[in-house]
Amino acid sequence: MNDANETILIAGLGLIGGSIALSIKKEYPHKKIVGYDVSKEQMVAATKLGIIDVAADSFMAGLDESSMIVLATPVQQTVKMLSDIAESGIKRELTITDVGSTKQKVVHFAEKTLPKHYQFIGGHPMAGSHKSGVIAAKDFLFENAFYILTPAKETNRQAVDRLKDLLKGTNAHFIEMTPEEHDAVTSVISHFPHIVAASLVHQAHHFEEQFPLVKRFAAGGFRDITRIASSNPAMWRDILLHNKHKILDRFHEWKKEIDRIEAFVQQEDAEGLFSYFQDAKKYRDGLPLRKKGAIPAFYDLYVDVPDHPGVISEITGHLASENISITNIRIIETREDINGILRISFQTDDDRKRAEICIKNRANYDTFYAD
Ligand SMILES: NC(=O)C1=CN([C@@H]2O[C@H](COP(=O)(O)OP(=O)(O)OC[C@H]3O[C@@H](n4cnc5c(N)ncnc54)[C@H](O)[C@@H]3O)[C@@H](O)[C@H]2O)C=CC1
Ligand SMILES: O=C(O)C(=O)Cc1ccc(O)cc1
Repeated sequence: MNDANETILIAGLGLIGGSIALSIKKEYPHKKIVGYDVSKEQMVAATKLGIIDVAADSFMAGLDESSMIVLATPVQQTVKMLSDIAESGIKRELTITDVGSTKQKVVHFAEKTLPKHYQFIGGHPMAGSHKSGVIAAKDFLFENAFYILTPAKETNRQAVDRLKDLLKGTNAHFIEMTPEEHDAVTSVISHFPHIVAASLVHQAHHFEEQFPLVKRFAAGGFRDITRIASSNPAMWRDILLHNKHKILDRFHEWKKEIDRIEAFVQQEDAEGLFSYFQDAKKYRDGLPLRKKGAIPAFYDLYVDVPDHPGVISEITGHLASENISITNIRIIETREDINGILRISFQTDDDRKRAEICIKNRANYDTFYAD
């Protein structure tokens, strides 16, 4: 259905723009990918890594030669680019999509400003990480993740199908929603948790003035729950500005939630506290695994290992002997006399499964997943 030789412009060559480019190239090697980014550094890196075929001199120059446009910048910039596209005067049909984490403002702006011969489909791949920049791009980033599409009111079906076809190499599960539904759901499972993570980091930072050891002890659970606070601040600033009303609702509900557990602590209500944690555990344990489409950020394997210095090289040696690549390895808990926990991250679930078997067979250490 897609024209094999068409030209696609990707504007914003970061983690997501780069990953989209790679997944298109994987499926359609003959399509030409033109890239544009305000950062020369990102454009040079994207060209050197072969993520784009050619770097455009300007957004307009890239637009001039493309029929399909992917906007992959922070969402405030996405709106500005839509405005540039609306004023471009290009007469032929253009299909435009974005990858932003918010949808209402973007889609409504597109509906209001774009001429009728341009087709706009809002998009949001529900996968990523706290890393930014094209260097972190991966062709499998969106594998098995949900990819939400929010077509504009007058977008035709052919354009939606054309886009899904173009993005086939993502191996994501496409799901259509209204922009309103999208922004409500993401406010609770993504935007608000980000605020909580950042606020916990601030709390620890303030505490450090009084207890300098805080930093050294901030490991394990604290690092896990605050990982996303290491994301790109410009991206998150824009998300909060775009989804203000839904996020304000979440603040309101969350303050009530915090008051509820604070009261259990205040009243030393053992039963209340137990049920609070038990109910949360039950709901959390019942969440679908990433395979079925929850946000797949990492494929981590935890290994119970004896706490001695040679253990990392022992494990990496076993994995290397079976050609299993790892992206990260770290001891996340070590105390004398007890086992440490080694966290090994992999690029794919398949690598993680192979590693699990390899470690069991060759080293006989216990392994587990924490997702
Ligand atoms: N990071 C994540 O996990 C996810 C991010 N998103 C969304 O994807 C979009 C991009 O995010 P990332 O790739 O993570 O960020 P990133 O920081 O890795 O890349 C964004 C790129 O946009 C460029 N840029 C900024 N303004 C520009 C402009 N006016 N013209 C051209 N380029 C411009 C930046 O120089 C940067 O290279 C955001 O809208 C974000 O909300 C969606 C899903 C997941
Ligand atoms: O790193 C993570 O776990 C994420 O949640 C990444 C992410 C960030 C923004 C999105 O809109 C979607 C996914």
